[in-house]
Amino acid sequence: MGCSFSGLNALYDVVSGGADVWVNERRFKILKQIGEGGFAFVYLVKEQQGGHPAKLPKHPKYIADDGLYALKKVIIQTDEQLDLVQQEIHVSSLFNHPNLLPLLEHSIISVKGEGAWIQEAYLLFPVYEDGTLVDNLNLMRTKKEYFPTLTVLQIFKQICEGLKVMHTFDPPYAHNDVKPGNVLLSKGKEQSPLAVLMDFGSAAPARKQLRSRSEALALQEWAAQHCSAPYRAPELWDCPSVADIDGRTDIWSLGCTLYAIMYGVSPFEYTLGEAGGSLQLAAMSGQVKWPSGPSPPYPDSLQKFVIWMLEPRVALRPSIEDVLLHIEKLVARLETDSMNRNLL
Ligand SMILES: Nc1ncnc2c1ncn2[C@@H]1O[C@H](COP(=O)(O)OP(=O)(O)OP(=O)(O)O)[C@@H](O)[C@H]1O
Repeated sequence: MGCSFSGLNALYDVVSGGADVWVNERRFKILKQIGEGGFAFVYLVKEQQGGHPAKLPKHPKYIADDGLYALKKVIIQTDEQLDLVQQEIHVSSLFNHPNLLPLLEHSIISVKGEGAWIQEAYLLFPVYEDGTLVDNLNLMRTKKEYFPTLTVLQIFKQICEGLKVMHTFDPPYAHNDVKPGNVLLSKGKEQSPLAVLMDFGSAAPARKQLRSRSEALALQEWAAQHCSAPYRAPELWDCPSVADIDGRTDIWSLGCTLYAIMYGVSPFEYTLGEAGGSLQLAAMSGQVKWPSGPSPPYPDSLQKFVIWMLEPRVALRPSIEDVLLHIEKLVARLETDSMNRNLL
Protein backbone atom coordinates (compact mmCIF):
# COMPACT_ATOMS: atom_id res chain seq x y z
CA MET A 1 0.00 0.00 0.00
CA GLY A 2 3.05 2.17 0.45
CA CYS A 3 1.75 4.73 2.95
CA SER A 4 4.52 6.66 4.56
CA PHE A 5 4.31 7.79 8.13
CA SER A 6 7.39 9.96 7.98
CA GLY A 7 6.88 13.52 9.18
CA LEU A 8 9.18 14.65 6.38
CA ASN A 9 7.00 13.56 3.54
CA ALA A 10 4.44 16.33 3.59
CA LEU A 11 4.92 19.41 5.62
CA TYR A 12 4.02 23.01 5.59
CA ASP A 13 6.88 25.22 4.62
CA VAL A 14 6.06 28.87 5.10
CA VAL A 15 8.31 30.60 2.60
CA SER A 16 8.08 34.21 1.46
CA GLY A 17 4.69 34.74 3.01
CA GLY A 18 2.86 31.85 1.25
CA ALA A 19 2.03 28.45 2.70
CA ASP A 20 3.66 25.70 0.67
CA VAL A 21 2.98 22.05 1.18
CA TRP A 22 5.32 19.22 0.32
CA VAL A 23 3.97 15.86 -0.76
CA ASN A 24 6.88 13.47 -0.86
CA GLU A 25 9.44 15.20 -3.07
CA ARG A 26 7.05 17.66 -4.70
CA ARG A 27 6.26 21.15 -3.51
CA PHE A 28 2.91 22.92 -4.02
CA LYS A 29 1.46 26.34 -3.29
CA ILE A 30 -2.11 26.34 -2.00
CA LEU A 31 -4.16 28.70 -4.18
CA LYS A 32 -7.65 28.21 -2.71
CA GLN A 33 -9.99 25.69 -1.13
CA ILE A 34 -12.23 24.03 -3.72
CA GLY A 35 -14.07 21.46 -1.68
CA GLU A 36 -14.76 20.00 1.71
CA GLY A 37 -15.80 16.55 2.85
CA GLY A 38 -16.53 14.95 6.23
CA PHE A 39 -12.96 15.23 7.54
CA ALA A 40 -11.26 16.47 4.39
CA PHE A 41 -10.38 19.72 2.73
CA VAL A 42 -9.61 19.87 -0.98
CA TYR A 43 -7.36 22.63 -2.29
CA LEU A 44 -6.42 23.90 -5.72
CA VAL A 45 -2.61 23.85 -5.67
CA LYS A 46 0.12 24.83 -8.09
CA GLU A 47 3.33 22.87 -8.30
CA GLN A 48 6.40 24.96 -7.44
CA GLN A 49 9.93 24.74 -8.68
CA GLY A 50 12.28 23.75 -5.93
CA GLY A 51 11.01 20.27 -5.26
CA HIS A 52 13.67 17.63 -5.59
CA PRO A 53 13.43 16.85 -9.31
CA ALA A 54 16.08 14.15 -9.14
CA LYS A 55 13.76 12.25 -6.85
CA LEU A 56 10.57 12.86 -8.84
CA PRO A 57 8.97 9.73 -10.20
CA LYS A 58 10.59 8.95 -13.57
CA HIS A 59 7.30 8.17 -15.28
CA PRO A 60 4.67 10.17 -13.47
CA LYS A 61 1.16 9.09 -14.40
CA TYR A 62 0.10 12.61 -15.13
CA ILE A 63 1.75 16.00 -15.37
CA ALA A 64 -0.54 19.04 -15.52
CA ASP A 65 0.63 21.49 -18.22
CA ASP A 66 -0.41 24.42 -16.03
CA GLY A 67 1.00 22.84 -12.86
CA LEU A 68 -2.47 22.83 -11.23
CA TYR A 69 -3.68 19.90 -9.12
CA ALA A 70 -6.26 19.07 -6.45
CA LEU A 71 -4.76 18.27 -3.05
CA LYS A 72 -6.98 16.55 -0.50
CA LYS A 73 -5.97 16.83 3.13
CA VAL A 74 -7.67 14.33 5.42
CA ILE A 75 -7.57 14.79 9.18
CA ILE A 76 -7.26 11.37 10.78
CA GLN A 77 -8.62 11.12 14.30
CA THR A 78 -9.56 7.49 14.66
CA ASP A 79 -8.29 4.09 13.53
CA GLU A 80 -11.40 3.80 11.39
CA GLN A 81 -10.54 7.02 9.54
CA LEU A 82 -7.01 5.73 9.00
CA ASP A 83 -8.43 2.47 7.57
CA LEU A 84 -10.69 4.46 5.26
CA VAL A 85 -7.94 6.61 3.84
CA GLN A 86 -5.65 3.61 3.45
CA GLN A 87 -8.47 1.84 1.63
CA GLU A 88 -8.89 4.86 -0.67
CA ILE A 89 -5.14 4.81 -1.41
CA HIS A 90 -5.09 1.04 -1.92
CA VAL A 91 -8.13 0.93 -4.22
CA SER A 92 -6.99 3.96 -6.25
CA SER A 93 -3.69 2.23 -6.93
CA LEU A 94 -5.41 -0.87 -8.36
CA PHE A 95 -6.97 0.78 -11.40
CA ASN A 96 -5.78 2.83 -14.32
CA HIS A 97 -8.60 4.08 -16.53
CA PRO A 98 -9.54 7.50 -17.99
CA ASN A 99 -12.91 7.42 -16.17
CA LEU A 100 -11.48 6.62 -12.72
CA LEU A 101 -9.78 9.48 -10.86
CA PRO A 102 -6.07 8.62 -10.57
CA LEU A 103 -4.21 9.15 -7.31
CA LEU A 104 -0.91 10.80 -8.29
CA GLU A 105 0.88 11.03 -4.93
CA HIS A 106 0.03 10.29 -1.34
CA SER A 107 1.57 10.54 2.07
CA ILE A 108 0.37 10.10 5.62
CA ILE A 109 2.22 12.11 8.23
CA SER A 110 2.14 12.76 11.95
CA VAL A 111 1.77 16.38 13.04
CA LYS A 112 1.59 17.97 16.45
CA GLY A 113 -2.01 19.04 17.13
CA GLU A 114 -3.14 20.84 20.26
CA GLY A 115 -1.18 18.81 22.77
CA ALA A 116 -1.34 15.48 20.95
CA TRP A 117 0.13 14.06 17.77
CA ILE A 118 -2.42 13.51 15.02
CA GLN A 119 -2.14 12.10 11.54
CA GLU A 120 -2.93 13.83 8.28
CA ALA A 121 -3.13 12.29 4.83
CA TYR A 122 -2.32 14.20 1.66
CA LEU A 123 -3.71 12.86 -1.61
CA LEU A 124 -2.84 14.52 -4.93
CA PHE A 125 -5.18 14.28 -7.94
CA PRO A 126 -5.63 15.94 -11.33
CA VAL A 127 -7.96 18.90 -10.82
CA TYR A 128 -11.36 19.08 -12.49
CA GLU A 129 -12.20 22.73 -12.41
CA ASP A 130 -15.82 22.23 -13.49
CA GLY A 131 -16.42 20.49 -10.14
CA THR A 132 -18.71 17.57 -9.51
CA LEU A 133 -21.72 16.47 -11.48
CA VAL A 134 -23.89 17.44 -8.52
CA ASP A 135 -22.49 21.01 -8.54
CA ASN A 136 -23.36 21.25 -12.24
CA LEU A 137 -26.83 19.73 -11.77
CA ASN A 138 -27.65 22.07 -8.87
CA LEU A 139 -26.69 25.08 -10.93
CA MET A 140 -28.70 23.85 -13.92
CA ARG A 141 -31.69 23.21 -11.69
CA THR A 142 -31.83 26.82 -10.55
CA LYS A 143 -31.90 27.85 -14.23
CA LYS A 144 -34.37 25.06 -15.20
CA GLU A 145 -31.81 23.72 -17.65
CA TYR A 146 -31.37 20.05 -18.61
CA PHE A 147 -28.65 18.10 -20.36
CA PRO A 148 -29.67 17.03 -23.90
CA THR A 149 -30.45 13.30 -24.20
CA LEU A 150 -27.16 12.49 -25.95
CA THR A 151 -25.13 14.33 -23.28
CA VAL A 152 -27.02 12.44 -20.53
CA LEU A 153 -25.97 9.18 -22.17
CA GLN A 154 -22.39 10.31 -22.83
CA ILE A 155 -21.85 11.28 -19.18
CA PHE A 156 -23.58 8.14 -17.92
CA LYS A 157 -21.60 5.91 -20.27
CA GLN A 158 -18.29 7.21 -18.92
CA ILE A 159 -19.35 6.53 -15.32
CA CYS A 160 -20.28 2.99 -16.41
CA GLU A 161 -16.96 2.49 -18.25
CA GLY A 162 -15.07 3.41 -15.07
CA LEU A 163 -17.28 1.17 -12.96
CA LYS A 164 -16.86 -1.74 -15.37
CA VAL A 165 -13.12 -1.73 -14.64
CA MET A 166 -13.91 -2.15 -10.93
CA HIS A 167 -16.62 -4.78 -11.45
CA THR A 168 -14.48 -6.90 -13.77
CA PHE A 169 -11.29 -6.69 -11.66
CA ASP A 170 -10.01 -9.90 -10.08
CA PRO A 171 -11.50 -9.92 -7.46
CA PRO A 172 -14.40 -7.68 -8.53
CA TYR A 173 -14.74 -4.44 -6.59
CA ALA A 174 -17.90 -2.48 -5.84
CA HIS A 175 -17.59 1.30 -5.57
CA ASN A 176 -20.43 1.42 -3.00
CA ASP A 177 -21.04 5.16 -3.26
CA VAL A 178 -21.88 5.90 -6.90
CA LYS A 179 -23.70 9.25 -6.98
CA PRO A 180 -23.41 12.56 -8.86
CA GLY A 181 -21.40 13.99 -5.93
CA ASN A 182 -18.69 11.43 -6.68
CA VAL A 183 -18.37 12.22 -10.38
CA LEU A 184 -16.06 15.01 -11.52
CA LEU A 185 -16.68 16.82 -14.80
CA SER A 186 -14.44 18.61 -17.21
CA LYS A 187 -16.39 20.37 -19.94
CA GLY A 188 -13.35 21.62 -21.91
CA LYS A 189 -13.86 22.43 -25.54
CA GLU A 190 -15.04 18.96 -26.47
CA GLN A 191 -18.70 18.43 -27.32
CA SER A 192 -19.14 15.86 -24.61
CA PRO A 193 -17.93 16.54 -21.05
CA LEU A 194 -15.30 14.22 -19.59
CA ALA A 195 -16.64 12.41 -16.49
CA VAL A 196 -14.55 10.56 -13.92
CA LEU A 197 -15.67 8.54 -10.96
CA MET A 198 -13.90 9.39 -7.69
CA ASP A 199 -13.90 8.69 -3.96
CA PHE A 200 -12.81 5.09 -3.47
CA GLY A 201 -12.96 5.29 0.32
CA SER A 202 -16.02 3.00 0.42
CA ALA A 203 -14.91 0.63 -2.35
CA ALA A 204 -14.51 -3.02 -1.35
CA PRO A 205 -14.55 -6.50 -2.86
CA ALA A 206 -18.03 -6.76 -4.37
CA ARG A 207 -18.97 -10.34 -3.52
CA LYS A 208 -20.19 -11.07 -0.04
CA GLN A 209 -21.82 -14.28 1.10
CA LEU A 210 -24.26 -13.67 3.93
CA ARG A 211 -24.99 -16.81 5.87
CA SER A 212 -26.24 -15.56 9.24
CA ARG A 213 -28.29 -12.79 10.80
CA SER A 214 -25.21 -11.29 12.42
CA GLU A 215 -23.36 -11.09 9.06
CA ALA A 216 -26.42 -9.46 7.53
CA LEU A 217 -26.66 -6.89 10.33
CA ALA A 218 -22.95 -6.11 10.11
CA LEU A 219 -23.24 -5.39 6.37
CA GLN A 220 -26.37 -3.31 6.94
CA GLU A 221 -24.54 -1.23 9.55
CA TRP A 222 -21.52 -0.82 7.27
CA ALA A 223 -23.77 0.29 4.38
CA ALA A 224 -25.55 2.80 6.63
CA GLN A 225 -22.19 4.51 7.14
CA HIS A 226 -20.70 4.21 3.66
CA CYS A 227 -23.43 4.13 1.01
CA SER A 228 -25.33 7.42 0.63
CA ALA A 229 -28.96 6.77 1.59
CA PRO A 230 -30.74 8.20 -1.50
CA TYR A 231 -28.59 5.96 -3.73
CA ARG A 232 -28.51 2.84 -1.49
CA ALA A 233 -29.74 -0.49 -2.92
CA PRO A 234 -32.68 -2.23 -1.15
CA GLU A 235 -30.56 -5.29 -0.26
CA LEU A 236 -28.22 -2.97 1.69
CA TRP A 237 -31.09 -1.36 3.59
CA ASP A 238 -32.48 -4.68 4.70
CA CYS A 239 -29.85 -7.38 4.25
CA PRO A 240 -31.24 -10.91 4.00
CA SER A 241 -29.62 -13.40 6.40
CA VAL A 242 -28.80 -15.69 3.51
CA ALA A 243 -27.80 -13.92 0.31
CA ASP A 244 -25.01 -13.49 -2.22
CA ILE A 245 -24.36 -9.76 -2.55
CA ASP A 246 -22.47 -8.54 -5.63
CA GLY A 247 -21.70 -5.45 -7.73
CA ARG A 248 -25.35 -5.06 -8.63
CA THR A 249 -25.70 -2.86 -5.53
CA ASP A 250 -23.80 -0.29 -7.67
CA ILE A 251 -26.21 -0.83 -10.58
CA TRP A 252 -29.04 0.35 -8.35
CA SER A 253 -26.99 3.49 -7.56
CA LEU A 254 -26.36 3.89 -11.29
CA GLY A 255 -30.13 3.86 -11.91
CA CYS A 256 -30.53 6.63 -9.30
CA THR A 257 -27.59 8.49 -10.85
CA LEU A 258 -29.03 8.34 -14.39
CA TYR A 259 -32.34 9.73 -13.06
CA ALA A 260 -30.39 12.52 -11.32
CA ILE A 261 -28.42 13.37 -14.50
CA MET A 262 -31.78 13.70 -16.28
CA TYR A 263 -33.76 15.64 -13.68
CA GLY A 264 -31.16 17.13 -11.30
CA VAL A 265 -32.58 15.34 -8.25
CA SER A 266 -32.33 11.81 -6.86
CA PRO A 267 -35.36 9.60 -7.59
CA PHE A 268 -36.48 8.57 -4.12
CA GLU A 269 -35.94 12.00 -2.59
CA TYR A 270 -38.06 13.45 -5.40
CA THR A 271 -40.68 10.70 -5.00
CA LEU A 272 -41.02 11.31 -1.26
CA GLY A 273 -41.27 15.05 -1.91
CA GLU A 274 -41.34 17.77 0.69
CA ALA A 275 -43.42 15.69 3.11
CA GLY A 276 -40.40 13.35 3.41
CA GLY A 277 -40.79 9.78 4.63
CA SER A 278 -38.78 6.60 4.65
CA LEU A 279 -36.12 6.38 1.93
CA GLN A 280 -35.79 2.71 2.82
CA LEU A 281 -39.46 1.95 2.12
CA ALA A 282 -39.41 4.08 -1.03
CA ALA A 283 -36.32 2.22 -2.33
CA MET A 284 -37.72 -1.18 -1.43
CA SER A 285 -40.88 -0.48 -3.42
CA GLY A 286 -38.78 0.58 -6.42
CA GLN A 287 -41.58 2.95 -7.47
CA VAL A 288 -40.56 6.41 -8.62
CA LYS A 289 -42.37 9.57 -9.69
CA TRP A 290 -41.02 11.53 -12.64
CA PRO A 291 -40.40 15.28 -12.67
CA SER A 292 -41.70 17.23 -15.67
CA GLY A 293 -38.15 17.61 -17.07
CA PRO A 294 -37.19 19.26 -20.33
CA SER A 295 -39.52 20.14 -23.15
CA PRO A 296 -39.71 18.13 -25.39
CA PRO A 297 -39.33 15.42 -22.71
CA TYR A 298 -36.64 12.75 -22.62
CA PRO A 299 -37.56 9.66 -24.70
CA ASP A 300 -39.52 6.92 -22.86
CA SER A 301 -36.59 4.58 -23.53
CA LEU A 302 -34.50 6.57 -21.03
CA GLN A 303 -37.10 6.25 -18.27
CA LYS A 304 -37.42 2.52 -19.02
CA PHE A 305 -33.64 2.25 -18.72
CA VAL A 306 -33.77 3.82 -15.24
CA ILE A 307 -36.59 1.47 -14.18
CA TRP A 308 -34.58 -1.55 -15.42
CA MET A 309 -31.72 -0.63 -13.07
CA LEU A 310 -34.06 0.26 -10.16
CA GLU A 311 -35.15 -3.37 -9.87
CA PRO A 312 -35.54 -4.30 -6.19
CA ARG A 313 -35.13 -8.03 -7.03
CA VAL A 314 -31.36 -8.40 -7.42
CA ALA A 315 -31.60 -11.47 -9.66
CA LEU A 316 -33.48 -9.41 -12.26
CA ARG A 317 -31.19 -6.38 -12.09
CA PRO A 318 -28.74 -6.00 -15.01
CA SER A 319 -24.96 -6.29 -14.78
CA ILE A 320 -22.58 -3.49 -15.78
CA GLU A 321 -21.97 -5.22 -19.13
CA ASP A 322 -25.76 -5.33 -19.80
CA VAL A 323 -25.99 -1.63 -18.92
CA LEU A 324 -23.14 -0.66 -21.27
CA LEU A 325 -24.64 -2.69 -24.14
CA HIS A 326 -27.94 -0.95 -23.60
CA ILE A 327 -26.30 2.49 -23.72
CA GLU A 328 -24.74 1.58 -27.09
CA LYS A 329 -28.18 0.63 -28.40
CA LEU A 330 -29.80 3.84 -27.15
CA VAL A 331 -27.03 6.02 -28.62
CA ALA A 332 -27.25 4.20 -31.99
CA ARG A 333 -31.04 4.69 -32.00
CA LEU A 334 -30.67 8.41 -31.19
CA GLU A 335 -28.15 8.85 -33.99
CA THR A 336 -30.39 7.07 -36.50
CA ASP A 337 -33.39 9.16 -35.42
CA SER A 338 -31.43 12.36 -35.80
CA MET A 339 -30.14 11.29 -39.25
CA ASN A 340 -33.69 10.47 -40.34
CA ARG A 341 -34.91 13.86 -39.12
CA ASN A 342 -32.18 15.56 -41.16
CA LEU A 343 -33.24 13.62 -44.27
CA LEU A 344 -36.89 14.67 -44.00
N1 LIG B 1 -9.83 16.28 -8.24
C1 LIG B 1 -10.71 17.21 -7.90
N2 LIG B 1 -10.95 18.27 -8.70
C2 LIG B 1 -11.85 19.21 -8.36
N3 LIG B 1 -12.59 19.19 -7.21
C3 LIG B 1 -12.41 18.15 -6.38
C4 LIG B 1 -11.47 17.11 -6.67
N4 LIG B 1 -11.51 16.22 -5.65
C5 LIG B 1 -12.42 16.68 -4.77
N5 LIG B 1 -12.97 17.84 -5.21
C6 LIG B 1 -14.00 18.64 -4.50
O1 LIG B 1 -13.88 18.43 -3.10
C7 LIG B 1 -15.09 17.87 -2.56
C8 LIG B 1 -14.77 16.87 -1.45
O2 LIG B 1 -13.95 15.83 -1.97
P1 LIG B 1 -14.20 14.29 -1.61
O3 LIG B 1 -15.58 13.90 -2.00
O4 LIG B 1 -13.07 13.50 -2.15
O5 LIG B 1 -14.07 14.38 -0.03
P2 LIG B 1 -14.71 13.39 1.00
O6 LIG B 1 -14.19 13.72 2.36
O7 LIG B 1 -14.52 12.00 0.51
O8 LIG B 1 -16.22 13.84 0.89
P3 LIG B 1 -17.49 13.07 1.45
O9 LIG B 1 -17.48 13.28 2.93
O10 LIG B 1 -18.62 13.80 0.73
O11 LIG B 1 -17.36 11.65 0.99
C9 LIG B 1 -15.79 17.25 -3.77
O12 LIG B 1 -17.18 17.18 -3.59
C10 LIG B 1 -15.40 18.20 -4.90
O13 LIG B 1 -16.25 19.34 -4.89
